[in-house]
Amino acid sequence: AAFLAGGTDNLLFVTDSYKVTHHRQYPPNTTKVYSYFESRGGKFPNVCFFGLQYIIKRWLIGPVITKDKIKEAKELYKLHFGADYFNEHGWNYIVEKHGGYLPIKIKAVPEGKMTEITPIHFTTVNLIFSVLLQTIFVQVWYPMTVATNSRYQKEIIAQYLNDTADDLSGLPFKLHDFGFRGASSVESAGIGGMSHLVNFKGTDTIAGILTAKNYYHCDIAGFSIPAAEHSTITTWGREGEIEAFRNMLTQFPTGLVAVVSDSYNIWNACEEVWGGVLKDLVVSRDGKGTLVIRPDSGDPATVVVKTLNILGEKFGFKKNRKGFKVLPSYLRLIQGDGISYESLGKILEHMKENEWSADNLAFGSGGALLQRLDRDTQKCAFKCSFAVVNDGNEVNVFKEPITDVGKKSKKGRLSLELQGTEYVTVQEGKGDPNKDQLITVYENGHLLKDFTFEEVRKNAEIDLEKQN
Ligand SMILES: O=C1OCCC/C1=C\Nc1ccccc1
Repeated sequence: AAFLAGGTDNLLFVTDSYKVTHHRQYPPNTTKVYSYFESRGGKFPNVCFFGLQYIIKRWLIGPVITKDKIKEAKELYKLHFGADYFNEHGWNYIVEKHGGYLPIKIKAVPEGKMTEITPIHFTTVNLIFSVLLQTIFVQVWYPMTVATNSRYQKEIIAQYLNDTADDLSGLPFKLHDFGFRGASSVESAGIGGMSHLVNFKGTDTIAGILTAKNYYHCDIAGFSIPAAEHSTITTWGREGEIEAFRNMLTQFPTGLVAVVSDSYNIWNACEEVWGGVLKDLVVSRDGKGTLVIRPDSGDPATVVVKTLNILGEKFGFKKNRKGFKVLPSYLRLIQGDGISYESLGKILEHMKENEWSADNLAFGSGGALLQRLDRDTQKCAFKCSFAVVNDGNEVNVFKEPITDVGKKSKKGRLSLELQGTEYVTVQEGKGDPNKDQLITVYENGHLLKDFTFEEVRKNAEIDLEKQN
């Protein structure tokens, strides 16, 4: 029933309608259709390949086709098309000859690996019956694009830590996922939240932790801390903001605690409350925990630096080995408003210009992290490049639209080879099988390579991490 809430557990429905009719459109006696997935370009020059394993485990493992599902599909497609186009015979063959296991082979780039955009990322060999299953393969665009966008933010933050902090130890917690509510569904929050966790360890998107646990063997992929929201402050009344803040410090006397402080006047909150009435309570946290003050409005770069300057005045600061200012360890900031790949560099640069170390600040990101992306962000496409038609005749297949050379597709059987440090796609079956960087992850209903999240994170490490 959980699946049926708007969804299905019948794989034969997880497709674009037109694919249900495609088995009749290939040349006579086409037996195999060989296709590949690629990012043809887009916002980022490289992509972190991630998330295919989720799709495989969610839909393709074991005897996923049954007589009942075929019957159910036949009935619905009869209504949907107003005619009997569904390939009942073909799917019965899968049950009778293959026991419901899918005769599909998938070879892919190892999960977490960064590659240039244009090489292929995975190939699939479908028997003609299963071309309707290709739709879900393309949905790998989402985890891949979230992981890539998150990673490019990690590179920016790592650079500023490298320039202004003593070490990179804070990096895993520098970009916190605030995106659950802004995601399009619990499932997509889970997939996107998990994809962010390939690069970081801070999240409020519980669905992401569960998806990493269920699909990549990770007991706990992300962490969070006690944090206020405006309602837990404003319900005390404007005059009660001080008591609301005091309550946060007493309810959570040790460890990190985050308090959103811009409900009325963040300057007053920092000067007169955190740095005034409650100052001793804040200072007494030293060695026991950290108060994380959260602005949540105004121009981020301006507000962050002005807040740091006020707190520096009130609580003092030290200069680290790189000559940048760091607040006492019991005091930090988190900026969760207006954060994206485009904005976080500006904030860190403004801090650096004002001699504040990146150590002082963490970011939270929601919509930009999990939702403000689409299949065009990295121009992800899935195309056929080879087939076996007319009873065994092997043909290379391609498109080359006169109206858009950018949409030209790759030809023949493909392999991915490392030339130096660069991934290159070798076309038309000319690749050396021993050099193929694609690994067979799935065949005939069985998962042949089961990545752990630890392996994925290792594959996804940025250079600055490898050096340290
Ligand atoms: O503001 C928010 O909106 C969306 C969900 C999370 C959230 C804040 N959480 C948080 C966690 C750790 C430190 C600080 C804040």
